Amino acid sequence: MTTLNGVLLDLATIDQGDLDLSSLDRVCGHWQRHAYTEPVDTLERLSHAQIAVTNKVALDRQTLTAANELRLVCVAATGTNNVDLEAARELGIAVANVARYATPAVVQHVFALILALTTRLPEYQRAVSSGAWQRHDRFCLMDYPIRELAGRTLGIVGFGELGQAVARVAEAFGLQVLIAQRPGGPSREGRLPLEALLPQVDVLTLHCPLTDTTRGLIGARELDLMRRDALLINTARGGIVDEQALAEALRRGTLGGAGIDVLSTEPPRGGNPLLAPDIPNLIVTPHIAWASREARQRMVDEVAANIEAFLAGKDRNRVA
Ligand SMILES: NC(=O)c1ccc[n+]([C@@H]2O[C@H](COP(=O)([O-])OP(=O)(O)OC[C@H]3O[C@@H](n4cnc5c(N)ncnc54)[C@H](O)[C@@H]3O)[C@@H](O)[C@H]2O)c1
Ligand SMILES: O=C(O)[C@H](O)CO
Repeated sequence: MTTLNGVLLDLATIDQGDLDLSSLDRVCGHWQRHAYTEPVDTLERLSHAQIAVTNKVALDRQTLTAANELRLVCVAATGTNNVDLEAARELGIAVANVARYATPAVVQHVFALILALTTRLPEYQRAVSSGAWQRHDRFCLMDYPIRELAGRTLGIVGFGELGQAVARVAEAFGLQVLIAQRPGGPSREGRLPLEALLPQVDVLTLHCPLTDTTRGLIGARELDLMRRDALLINTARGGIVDEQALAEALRRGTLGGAGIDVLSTEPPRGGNPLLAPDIPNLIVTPHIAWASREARQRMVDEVAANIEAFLAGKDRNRVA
């Protein structure tokens, strides 16, 4: 039995009391469990820990530098933008993320958003709940134009685990798939620079990480390049999109709609341009694309496997 101390900084963002946490108990002798950790408490909670598990608690350079005993940070997510990876590398603190745990959940969420927007589900649901259908003089109320996906084009930015899984389902819907070339990355056959891809797509879906390069990747200029009836789907990270520019494009009608699962600040306590009630054809969900029970259980078991590998001196899902 190991004598390492572990700290779970934001367990309530992972477990709703519905998960089996025994894999974590097997790999670390002593866990300090916290439902949430506010920034003011982070350092104190890390002070005696050799292993920290964080979903969204930010671990910046200052915090990592002061956490003298820390040897391993396990990010309980694929996105690692809440941890200063460069600082961790310099300080010799290993960081591991969880890859591929949420693919079915995220893919179904991406298509839930695309399908809801193309079939105008929110508007038709409101028409029924407000009594508009009941008052109608014909059998079918069709006030909102419905479109088909078959024969249209889907653009994907970020062709990793999630981008590729979305592409497979897209093909089953009869969508043609175009892939954005990674700036500065190797040019590959069939991939297009973003600015060449944008005017060609009916739906653009984002699956790249949030990094210094992708922050603000989809701004006013990129939105202007898109078709007036195109849809933007963002289940990646809020900071990849200029939210003010997106709100304006939807209001002006220069973009057809958007399905957004992630915002630049979460929770959006200080408000967000995309939460204004007057924006048409916009669906915002509270960062839940990943959150099926099955995916959360896989995540816990993957975090445990990362810790076990680290203790055995092996690299597993290491990002720093
Ligand atoms: N909303 C959610 O619940 C949820 C769940 C899981 C993951 N995510 C987000 O989705 C992201 C992607 O997850 P994944 O599992 O597919 O990761 P991944 O690492 O398998 O794939 C990311 C891909 O993006 C590419 N990329 C990076 N920068 C790019 C750029 N500028 N242009 C084009 N491509 C670029 C990379 O080369 C890689 O192929 C995560 O980083 C995370 O932020 C969100
Ligand atoms: O990156 C991820 O795994 C999801 O956004 C959940 O945190």
